[in-house]
Amino acid sequence: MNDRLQNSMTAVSSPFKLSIRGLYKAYGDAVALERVTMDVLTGEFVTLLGPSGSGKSTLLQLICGLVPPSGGRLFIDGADRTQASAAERDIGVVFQNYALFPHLTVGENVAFPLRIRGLERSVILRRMEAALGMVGLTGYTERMPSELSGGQQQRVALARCLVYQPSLILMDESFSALDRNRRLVLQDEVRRIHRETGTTFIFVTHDQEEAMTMSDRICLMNRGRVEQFDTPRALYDTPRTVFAADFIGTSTILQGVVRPGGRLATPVGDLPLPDGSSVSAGTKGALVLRPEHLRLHTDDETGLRGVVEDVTFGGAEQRVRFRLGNDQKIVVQVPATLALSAGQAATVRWNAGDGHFIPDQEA
Ligand SMILES: Nc1ncnc2c1ncn2[C@@H]1O[C@H](COP(=O)(O)OP(=O)(O)OP(=O)(O)O)[C@@H](O)[C@H]1O
Repeated sequence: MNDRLQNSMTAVSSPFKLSIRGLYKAYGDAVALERVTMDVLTGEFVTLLGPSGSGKSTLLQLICGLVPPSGGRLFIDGADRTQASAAERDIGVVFQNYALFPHLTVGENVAFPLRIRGLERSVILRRMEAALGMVGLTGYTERMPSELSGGQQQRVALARCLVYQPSLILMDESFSALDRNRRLVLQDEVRRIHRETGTTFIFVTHDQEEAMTMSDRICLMNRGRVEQFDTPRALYDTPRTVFAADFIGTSTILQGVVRPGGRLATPVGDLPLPDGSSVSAGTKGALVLRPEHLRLHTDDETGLRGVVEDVTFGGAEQRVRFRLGNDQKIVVQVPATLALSAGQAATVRWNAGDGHFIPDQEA
């Protein structure tokens, strides 16, 4: 059986839009991306999240074929596309710097991918208008890019991508230049477009809130590796590493060692292990507590004692930075009705069994 036939047969059976096997990239001695293996389901919204330099853009560039890998393989719809050029992959890409053609109108920009594909004029017009409608820019056809706000330019860039109906769209830090309100509106719109079109999206951001609200799954990256690839809830509730616990949401991380009898010896005292953690005595690791697990009491001596450092108003709830005896800082969320001030002594408690235990990983 020839390769093409084999590929097209696998394509029919694959539930994955994208499969990556041991893909890596080195620039000379510097490894930008360690061997990555992952699968993205057809129709999924996946976000690559991580700090600066963690390899997000490198992975995206390898997926869209702008940069050749140093090793590994990449499959689209089950077919090996490792050697395919960017054009052959038929992936839509929206970059951070909108990259619109400044001398073309909005309509001409959006129509461009169809013009180079040689489609009929009436079809181009209809699809261009539909794409602009989808991103909320009906009536903007004759405007020049310079007459648009940053958010509108980003919408045009997205419309120019949607217009040729790629089945996979990559977006790299697309909203990072926008103010918060515009960002939120565009996040909603992209989610709606994702729902309506069923297109697979791979989105890159270093903003964990953006990743949490938008994604079906998040691929958390750190130093060129995939730290954890999971749903937002699983990343929040059951982070597999201290890095993940720290990067996603606010957490109190208490390092310690499990004692015979099953309590965790930490610098702030012996603490109960979370429910369901089956770890043997001598295991080192970290107890992760989220602000909503913790309760602050000003009229009761039971619990860990400390001092309120700082109170931030946040609507119905206030966030309290709290310092324990050994200088361990924690963040607690309390109702806005609880009167608290900096310097006040208090105790903090949580339900025995709450939280999540992360055993130390072998390096
Ligand atoms: N063309 C290149 N030549 C050499 N090193 C590179 C090149 N591109 C990226 N790198 C290195 O690879 C690593 C990963 O970079 P990458 O741009 O993928 O990270 P990132 O997570 O996208 O970061 P950011 O959020 O800052 O864009 C970095 O250490 C970077 O310096």
